[in-house]
Amino acid sequence: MSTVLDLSGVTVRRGTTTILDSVDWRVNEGERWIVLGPNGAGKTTLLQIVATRMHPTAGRAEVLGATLGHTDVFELRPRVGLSSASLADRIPGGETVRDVVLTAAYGVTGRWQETYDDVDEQRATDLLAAFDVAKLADRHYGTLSEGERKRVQIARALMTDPELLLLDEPAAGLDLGGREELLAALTELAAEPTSPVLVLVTHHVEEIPEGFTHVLLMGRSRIHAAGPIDEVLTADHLSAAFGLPLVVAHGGGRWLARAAR
Ligand SMILES: Nc1ncnc2c1ncn2[C@@H]1O[C@H](COP(=O)(O)OP(=O)(O)OP(=O)(O)O)[C@@H](O)[C@H]1O
Repeated sequence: MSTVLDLSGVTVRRGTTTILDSVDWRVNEGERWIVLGPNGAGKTTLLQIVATRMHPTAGRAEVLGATLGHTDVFELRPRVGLSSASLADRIPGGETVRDVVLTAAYGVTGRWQETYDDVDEQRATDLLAAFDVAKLADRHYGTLSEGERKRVQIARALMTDPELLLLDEPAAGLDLGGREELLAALTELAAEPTSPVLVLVTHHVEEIPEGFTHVLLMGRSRIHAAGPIDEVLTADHLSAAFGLPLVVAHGGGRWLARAAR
């Protein structure tokens, strides 16, 4: 089984603040990971490292076999799909939905004078269909609902056929219907053997789609526990990481957590 991510002693400091403290994490081909933890734990910073957008202050981060600091990140980035709020903010509202997905082939967020092959056009069309937004292809991105935008963002992140797909809080801001539609799409993605390795960041166990296999549970700037989902999503681990007594339930492939009474 080949290693997709291998982090060893990864530390990120800004001024006197240690945002990540000696993080070790290994992800193998075929795995689907959840990164879970409270506000400010360092989840987004960790994702920035594995997305090759940030280098560690200390330690070693290997992404798809390349060590950050010793590789051309611009060659590596098309192999890593990323969907995050900060990337989404850069998408022009006047861009058509089709072009939002298509322009990922060049790693840009606004169509200018690039030319696209038929195969690119077809892939964008197929991805929009896979995320049930094909009928919106000619609409302006700025006119979509938040749930529709989230599905377009994930379709965009898959445009370069990445080996690793990173999703930073994909269900944030969605209503119940929007969340469930998104989770259904992610459940399908997780079940597909040809899908990339998936890493999904969330605060909520209720937002974990079926089919995810592993969890990295973060406490403040450190890993609290990491491993197979059944071993990590226990009341003891979650209570310690979130700092309050919690009970956890699991059924129908989904998870639920609430304060213990
Ligand atoms: N450039 C920076 N300088 C100083 N502190 C920073 C910097 N960037 C992030 N932090 C701090 O590091 C901590 C971790 O931030 P990060 O965004 O990675 O956490 P998170 O787990 O994703 O949080 P949330 O769930 O609230 O989005 C936070 O306390 C944040 O304020």
